[in-house]
Amino acid sequence: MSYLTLRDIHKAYHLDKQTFPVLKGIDLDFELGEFVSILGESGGGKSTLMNIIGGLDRDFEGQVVVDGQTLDHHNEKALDAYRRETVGYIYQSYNLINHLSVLDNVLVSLDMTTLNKTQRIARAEELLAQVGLADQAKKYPNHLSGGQKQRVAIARALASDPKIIIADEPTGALDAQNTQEVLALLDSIAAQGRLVIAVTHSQIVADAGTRIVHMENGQIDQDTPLRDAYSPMTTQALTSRKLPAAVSYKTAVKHLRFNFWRNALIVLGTTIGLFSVILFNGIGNGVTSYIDHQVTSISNPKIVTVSSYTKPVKAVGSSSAMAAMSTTASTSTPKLSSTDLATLKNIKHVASVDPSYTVSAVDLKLGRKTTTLSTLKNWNNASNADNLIKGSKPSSGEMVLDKADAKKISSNWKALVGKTIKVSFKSQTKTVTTSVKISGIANAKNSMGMTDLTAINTQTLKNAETKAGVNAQPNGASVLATSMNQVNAVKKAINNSTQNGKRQYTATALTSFIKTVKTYVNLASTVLAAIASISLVVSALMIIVTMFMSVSSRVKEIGILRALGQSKQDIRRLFTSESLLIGLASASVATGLAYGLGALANTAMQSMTSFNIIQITAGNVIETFVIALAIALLAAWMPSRRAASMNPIDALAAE
Ligand SMILES: Nc1ncnc2c1ncn2[C@@H]1O[C@H](COP(=O)(O)OP(=O)(O)OP(=O)(O)O)[C@@H](O)[C@H]1O
Repeated sequence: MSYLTLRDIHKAYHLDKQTFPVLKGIDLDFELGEFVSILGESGGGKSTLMNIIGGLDRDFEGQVVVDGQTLDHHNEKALDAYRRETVGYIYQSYNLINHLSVLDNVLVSLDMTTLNKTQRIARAEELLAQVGLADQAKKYPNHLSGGQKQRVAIARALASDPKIIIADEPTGALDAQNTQEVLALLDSIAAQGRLVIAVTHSQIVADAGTRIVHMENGQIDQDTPLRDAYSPMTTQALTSRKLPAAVSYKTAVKHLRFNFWRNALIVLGTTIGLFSVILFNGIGNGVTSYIDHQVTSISNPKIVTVSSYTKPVKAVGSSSAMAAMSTTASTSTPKLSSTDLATLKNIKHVASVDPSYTVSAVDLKLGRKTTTLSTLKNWNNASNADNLIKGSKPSSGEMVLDKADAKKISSNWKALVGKTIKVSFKSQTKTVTTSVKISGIANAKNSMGMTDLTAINTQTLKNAETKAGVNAQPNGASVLATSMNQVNAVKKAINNSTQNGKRQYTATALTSFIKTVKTYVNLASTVLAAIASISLVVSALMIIVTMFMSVSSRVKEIGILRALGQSKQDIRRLFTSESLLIGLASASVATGLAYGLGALANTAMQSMTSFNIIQITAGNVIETFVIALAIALLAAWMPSRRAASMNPIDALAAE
C-alpha cells in the first residue's frame, strides 16, 4: 500500500448559492522518496488539492489515507497533530513571520517537538547550515533576499522532521540561479526518503522531479514517471508535542518587543487610567487618616462629653458635631453634682468619669508679664499627655501651658517649665487666685490651633475656688468608654438617662464627628474613583482596539502558525498573553509612578502637614493589578477568539 493515497476526492466552492466544482474525483498514490510535480492550468485546483493533502482543508469529499490511516477531517485535534508532525509546507511567498528572527522562524516548528531547548537550537542551526544560511540566523526576514527567504522556509518545513513536504510554487518568485538551488534542496529532501509534492507551472521544476502528475478540468489526465524514486525513510527521528504554554508567552514577548514603541504608547495610555485609580485611592487613604489623626490629636476619641440637658434654643446653629469639638460644656449650662458623676460612672461600658471645669477670662502673671486666657479647663481623662512637648502632666499645685499661651508669656517658653505662675479669674462675683507651678508645655501638632491645651490640675482648681468661697461644681463630665466600639452605646445610654421622666444629660462624642467627616471623604474618594474609571474605560478601549488591529494585521501569521500545527487554543493563548503582558506592564508602570510621585508629593507637603497625604497600600496595588488583568482579559477575549476561529486557508491567503 502507498504511503499517501487520495481516493475519489471531490471539492466544490459555493458562492451565492452557485456551486463551482474544482476537483472532480482525484485518485492518486504517492510513495516516500518521490519528488512529484503537479502541473496544470491556472485555476485548475492544484492549490486546493495541496490544502487537502496538507490537512488545512476539511470541507471535501473522498478519502486521504496516510501510512494506512484514514485522516479524520472532522477531528480538529488529529488534523493539528497531522500538520505538526507529518507535513511541512513551503509557499511561493515564503510566509515567514516578520517579527521573529530567522532562527526563531525555524524554531516555531521545533517548539512543537519533544527536543530540549539546546537540541532545538542545535537542530535549527544545523538546518539553516544545510540550506546555506548559517550566518543569517540572527537576521529578520525583511533583511533577506527572496532566495534566502525561501531557504529559511525550507529549513522550517524540515524542522519537525516531516515525511511529506508540500511546496506550492516554491520557485515562483525566484530567479534562475535561486530556482536551481531550491530545486537541488527539494531533490535532496526527497533523497532523504521523504515525499516531496510540488505544485508548479514551471517545466524546469517539473523536470527536476521523479514524476509529473498533470491535472485537467479537475481530474488527473497524465501521470508520468521520470526516474526512479529514492528509497523511503523508515523512521521518524522526532516526536511532536502540543505547543507548551511558555512558548506562546515568549512569542508574545518577542512580538511586543518587535513593535516596542507602538506597544509602549499603548502601555502609557493604559498606565494613565490605572495610575489615576491607584493615586486617587492613595489620596483617599491619606486624607481619611489625616483627618482621623487631626481629630484624635484634639481629644481622646473614647471620650463622651456630658453636660446637663437644657432644652435646645432654636437657631443657635451649633451641631452636635461641632459641640464635640469642644471637650468641655458651656459654662452657662447647669452644673453637675457628685450624684450625677456617680450616675454616669454606673452606666455600662464606662471606664472612668472625670469632672470638667471651664473658667473664663483667666489672667496669668509671671513676674511683670501678664496674659489673659479666654478659658481655662482642668486636666482630666480627655486630656492627651501625648501632646506634651516638654515636662509632664499637672499634679497637685501644677498646670500645663499650651505652647501658644506660653509664648505670650516668654519667648524662651521652654524655660517656663518649673516656674511658678499666678492664676486669677472672677467667678460668681468673687476673685479666685492661686499660684501654680508650670509642669509642662503642650502642643497639638496637627490640630491646626483648633484647641487650647492649657489645663490646670483638677484638685488645685477646686481648692482655689473653695478657698475663694465659690461653689466648685463641675460644668460637665468627661466620660471614658471602655473601647471605641462602646462609645456610641455609652453616648446613647447617657442621652437616654432620665429622672422623673425628664432627660438629664446631653452627651456628645467625637466618633460621630469623625464618622461625618469620613462620609464626606469617602464621597469625595468615590467621585475621584468615578473619574478614574472613565480613564480606565478609555484604557480598556485602547487595548481592545489595539488587539483588534493586531489580529487584523497578523492574519497571515495566524494562518502560518495554524499550518505549522498550532491549535486554535495556541492562537488564542498567544493573543491573550500579549494583552495580559500589556496589562501587567501598565499596572507595574502605574504602581511605580504612583509610588514615585506620591513620595515626591508627600515630601513637598511635609512642611505644610507633616503628614503623608498620599498613602498607597498593598491592597491598592493588588486592586490595580486585578483591574489591569481584568481589562486585558476582556480586551483579548473577542480578538483572540476571532483570531483562533479563522480558517487557516483564508488566513494564509491574506495580504
Ligand atoms: N476560497 C475560495 N472560494 C471560492 N473559490 C475559490 C476559493 N479558492 C479557490 N477558488 C477557486 O477554485 C479554483 C481552483 O483554485 P486553486 O487555487 O486551487 O487553483 P490553482 O490550480 O492552484 O491555480 P494557480 O495555478 O493559478 O495557483 C479557482 O477557480 C479559484 O477561483
